[in-house]
Amino acid sequence: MFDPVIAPSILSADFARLGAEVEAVIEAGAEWIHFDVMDNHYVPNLTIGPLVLKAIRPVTKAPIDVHLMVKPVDAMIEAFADAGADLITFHPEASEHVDRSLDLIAKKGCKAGLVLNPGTPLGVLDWVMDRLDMILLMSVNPGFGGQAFIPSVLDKAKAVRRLIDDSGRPIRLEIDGGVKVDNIGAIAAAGVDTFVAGSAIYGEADYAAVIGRMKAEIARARGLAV
Ligand SMILES: O=C(CO)[C@H](O)[C@H](O)COP(=O)(O)O
Repeated sequence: MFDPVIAPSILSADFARLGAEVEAVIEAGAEWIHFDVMDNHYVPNLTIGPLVLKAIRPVTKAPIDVHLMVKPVDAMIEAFADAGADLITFHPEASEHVDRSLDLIAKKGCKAGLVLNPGTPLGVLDWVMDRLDMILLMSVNPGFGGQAFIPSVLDKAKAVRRLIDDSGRPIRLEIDGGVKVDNIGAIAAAGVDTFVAGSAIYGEADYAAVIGRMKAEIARARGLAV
């Protein structure tokens, strides 16, 4: 199992001060930045593009985890890789050719992942496990921050953890949507190692305090002293 990563979603940051908001969560103990890209086509919302990634890239050395909620995906893979993404994930149903899109991410020098919505079956992972660096489970329907965690995703996470362990491959398991201090321990116990949280972090005045509480809950779930 990988060391845990907290990846604040900048969807809930103050966009008027985006660079400072990125710096602040990394200084507060987060390991990655999660960058949500929505196109008002694949999902019913419109957010930020490669120009914004390029602008914040110099602000931090932390890995930037780009979650593409766009259709089609391939042109955006190229644009976000060129703008400085470290990891790029996309939804299989948004790509005409999943294997080709994964290959494109790898060729651009980024880590690659697939995103499964709450209703997406695990069969989409068949035949591509060897191409994946990460599997992202959505624990809300994609499109908006601040939604409630869907509890059935805990069983799904356990099933994906078994698939990853059986594959013997170094694949991270990430979760996104409704992650809070009071459910992150159960999520970690289900086998998740990478935790996206937007409103739970950016909605608090003290980022270090909330990230510290999340890390303590993860450590407790992993049976480590806190
Ligand atoms: O991808 C997303 C929505 O599509 C967001 O990353 C996610 O919902 C995080 O926000 P919150 O932690 O507030 O639920």
